[in-house]
Amino acid sequence: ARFLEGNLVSDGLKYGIVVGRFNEFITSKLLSGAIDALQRHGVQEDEIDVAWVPGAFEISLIAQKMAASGKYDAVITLGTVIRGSTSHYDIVCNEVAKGVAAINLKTGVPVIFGVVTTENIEQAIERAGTKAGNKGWDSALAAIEMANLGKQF
Ligand SMILES: O=c1[nH]c(NC[C@H](O)[C@H](O)[C@H](O)CO)c([N+](=O)[O-])c(=O)[nH]1
Repeated sequence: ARFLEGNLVSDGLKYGIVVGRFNEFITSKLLSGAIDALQRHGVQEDEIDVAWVPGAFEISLIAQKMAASGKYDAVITLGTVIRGSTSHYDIVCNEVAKGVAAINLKTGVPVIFGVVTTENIEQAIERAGTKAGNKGWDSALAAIEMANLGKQF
């Protein structure tokens, strides 16, 4: 059997990052974690574009524009939706997840879902560089792997 796998070496690959400003205390940490992961795997400064949007709901549109531009080998979406402070939590989360998933299939460009969705602020902090790691870092590694894997088909 032939096993196909994307490695974690980024050579000449370009990345777009869309990050929501809502809960910026958390999302800024996700962004720095993602950029750190990319750069420590060989990605150059000029191979990363970052776009800020007001909140998670706006992520899909800009992720779509980035993916459709053909300029990026992968797009990383970052945001934080906290149920405690979101009356329409399920709607926002579901729409963002559905929107991001659809862009993958529509454009063929890997678009990584790095939107933290938690019950409370504590859990969000845990996923932004404390005891549950950094979801931005994890999303960046998924982007490198998917960009490399995609080139094998
Ligand atoms: O990114 C978020 N956006 C949120 N709302 C804003 C939304 O993403 C849009 O920016 C807004 O509805 C304007 O379109 C949130 N809450 O409502 O709490 C949230 O927790 N996280």
